[in-house]
Amino acid sequence: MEQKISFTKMHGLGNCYIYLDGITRDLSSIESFPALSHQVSDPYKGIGSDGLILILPSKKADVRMRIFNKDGSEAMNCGNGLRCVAKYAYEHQLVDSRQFAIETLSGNKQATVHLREGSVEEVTVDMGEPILERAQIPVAGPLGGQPVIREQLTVDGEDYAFTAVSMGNPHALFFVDAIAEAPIHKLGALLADTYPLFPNGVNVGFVEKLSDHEVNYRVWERGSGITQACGTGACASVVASILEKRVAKDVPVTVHLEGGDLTIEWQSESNHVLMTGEAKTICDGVYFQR
Ligand SMILES: N[C@@H](CCC[C@H](N)C(=O)O)C(=O)O
Repeated sequence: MEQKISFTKMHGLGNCYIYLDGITRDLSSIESFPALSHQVSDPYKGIGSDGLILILPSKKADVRMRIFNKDGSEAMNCGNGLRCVAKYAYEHQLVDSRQFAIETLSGNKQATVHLREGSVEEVTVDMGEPILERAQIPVAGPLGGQPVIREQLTVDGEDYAFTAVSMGNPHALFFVDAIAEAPIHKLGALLADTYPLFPNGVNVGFVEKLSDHEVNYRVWERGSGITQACGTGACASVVASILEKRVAKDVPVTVHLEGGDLTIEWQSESNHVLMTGEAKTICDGVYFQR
């Protein structure tokens, strides 16, 4: 049977998702969110997106976010999604102040919206503490609380080194001399979803340092493939740059992604990572699910 589902399409730096408002609408007739994510993400037979995001009531925070990748897998966190959920919640009066908390599977995140002429232009999200212990990221290997910094990996006779960081979701970061030459197709396709070293899969990121406060970053996302941007990945790229002593803590770093820029700062006092960047609405619509 056909059912009509109201949605809003939003993006942060080109990382676009279909957003369903489960606060003012009843989503109980939707049988499977993983299946719906797969359907709507299809650019030909669906709407075209990197996945599906639900905006839901929360008992622990002001609103709750759930994120499904293109392949239907549910992720614990999504940086670009958090900024868009914050914009949507503020502009639809689901919250009554410019600062509020969003519940995710990786804990509550504090969002602050920045306004221009009454609408939300940018959002800062306190992404919390990065997770650096190997077993918690998780990366397979020796047990213990050691961080994974410049660990060697040999693929098809070629040697690489990666640093692993979780921002609630796992990221492997490879530093390259020139971002245009990053082996994103080769390593992304191989490592993201089924490589035993990363038991929960991993978002595969490439970082080029440009200066002490500027990096280029590209990503192959677990469950979605290459996207124009990844907010948690941008945070992880700066954390990895600091762990590898390429940039300093307490310095705002501009991360250039394919779809635009984010400002990321890892603060020593709180040990929290702050992310600031745009959130945009593309359109509202009605999807006919068959
Ligand atoms: N694009 C997102 C991350 C989405 C989830 C990711 N693919 C995963 O499976 O961990 C972001 O902006 O952080």
